[in-house]
Amino acid sequence: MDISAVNDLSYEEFVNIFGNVVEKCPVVAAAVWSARPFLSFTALEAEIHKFIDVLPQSGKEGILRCHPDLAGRDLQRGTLTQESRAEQAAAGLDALGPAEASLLARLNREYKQRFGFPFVVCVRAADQRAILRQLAERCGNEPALESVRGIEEVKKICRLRLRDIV
Ligand SMILES: NC(=O)N[C@H]1NC(=O)NC1=O
Repeated sequence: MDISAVNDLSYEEFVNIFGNVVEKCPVVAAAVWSARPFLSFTALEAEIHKFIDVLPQSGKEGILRCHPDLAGRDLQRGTLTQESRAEQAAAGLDALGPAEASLLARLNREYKQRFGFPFVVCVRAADQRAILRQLAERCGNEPALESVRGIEEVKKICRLRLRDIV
């Protein structure tokens, strides 16, 4: 779809198509539709960033909390969104050995206990080892820094999901 086709979408169509570019946060697409016409892919992405960046801290943490755990319960139960399922599979997270699976589960738990939101990383650009290393490192960050890191990753995930569509 090119940008002029995007600009022709009704808000219902737009939210249907772009509603999960930020995981389980269709309100982002519903809000940025008002900023049409978008001059380019970059302009569309910039509107999404603008929406996220002006949220209060609780809103940013809310976005992070809409993300499923990596290799967590949703993956096991088959209840991930289509996008997340494909991303986690591409990174091999659906085929972890028992040692990696239990390490990831333990670190995910520690991370959530410390920060109050789940560990979010753009897994399409990473492999199992890089993900585990980043999770272990980021567990030691200060909470204020870590919510900023998480939102940066949300934006990377969003860019790749947008690229799949536009
Ligand atoms: N928790 C987390 O990072 N989830 C995700 N990352 C990603 O690339 N897709 C996701 O669903």
